[in-house]
Amino acid sequence: MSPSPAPQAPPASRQPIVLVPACNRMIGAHPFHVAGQKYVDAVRLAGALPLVVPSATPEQLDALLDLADGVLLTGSPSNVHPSHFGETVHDPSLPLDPVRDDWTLPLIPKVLARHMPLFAICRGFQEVNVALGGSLHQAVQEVPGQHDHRAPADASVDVQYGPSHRVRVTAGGLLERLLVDLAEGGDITVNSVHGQGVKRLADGLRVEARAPDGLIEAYTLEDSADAHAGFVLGVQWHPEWRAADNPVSIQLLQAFGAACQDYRDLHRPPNR
Ligand SMILES: N[C@@H](CCC(=O)NCCCC(=O)O)C(=O)O
Repeated sequence: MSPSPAPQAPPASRQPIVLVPACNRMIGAHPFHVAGQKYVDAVRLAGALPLVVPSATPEQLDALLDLADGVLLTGSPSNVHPSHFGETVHDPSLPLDPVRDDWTLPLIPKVLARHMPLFAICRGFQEVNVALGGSLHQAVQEVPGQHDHRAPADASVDVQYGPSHRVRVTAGGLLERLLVDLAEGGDITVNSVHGQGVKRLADGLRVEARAPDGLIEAYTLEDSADAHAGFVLGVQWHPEWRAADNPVSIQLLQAFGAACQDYRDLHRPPNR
């Protein structure tokens, strides 16, 4: 029997489009919109076309989402402004990005209302929790009983983004389903590059993984499986880091890409 042909990548005109909201940073004296290349590359690895979006007004959100088949929220050195969960800034030396907050926080409920696939990484993971009414620890390492989840400041980037700790995947959840054969004894090993973390999980989110100190490391939306083409996932770690070399990252990105493709096929007729 002849081997079955390898699956063909769809032509670019049929590839799903994934919005990647940019961060805002000064480069010299000038403000720039920036998106880390590793996130853009991860969208490509998922089989989708990345579309980095600088910012938007509330009136523009629906028009932007009309273009999209998925959203990837990136990590960032900046923190979500704590006023969005009723607190004042704990450490004024840490960066904020109010321009990003101002449009991604209202964007997130709209993405979910459209049942659009959403992959939220690190800051993005924290952002979704806040957008849905949850709160954050502003300094996880200062909370009694919690570990320090920050990367060592003086280490090389390979060490900073290298394997850090194990997380226990929730039995019977989305992650367990996506990571068939990859979670050894229910655990995977992840990197860890964050000072903040989920304090109160927003209503409607369900824990998908925890660190050994109990910190929430992944969530999905309750009852999301069918409505969201099977993919609403937030992770506190960085699957985009050297994603092509990491079987867990590949599996997550392929599942995200497949969900975006399903969304596209369902919502966009062939000639659009
Ligand atoms: N600032 C928040 C979020 C941490 C985060 O997203 N880190 C990523 C750093 C840059 C990158 O790799 O894109 C926190 O400290 O918790």
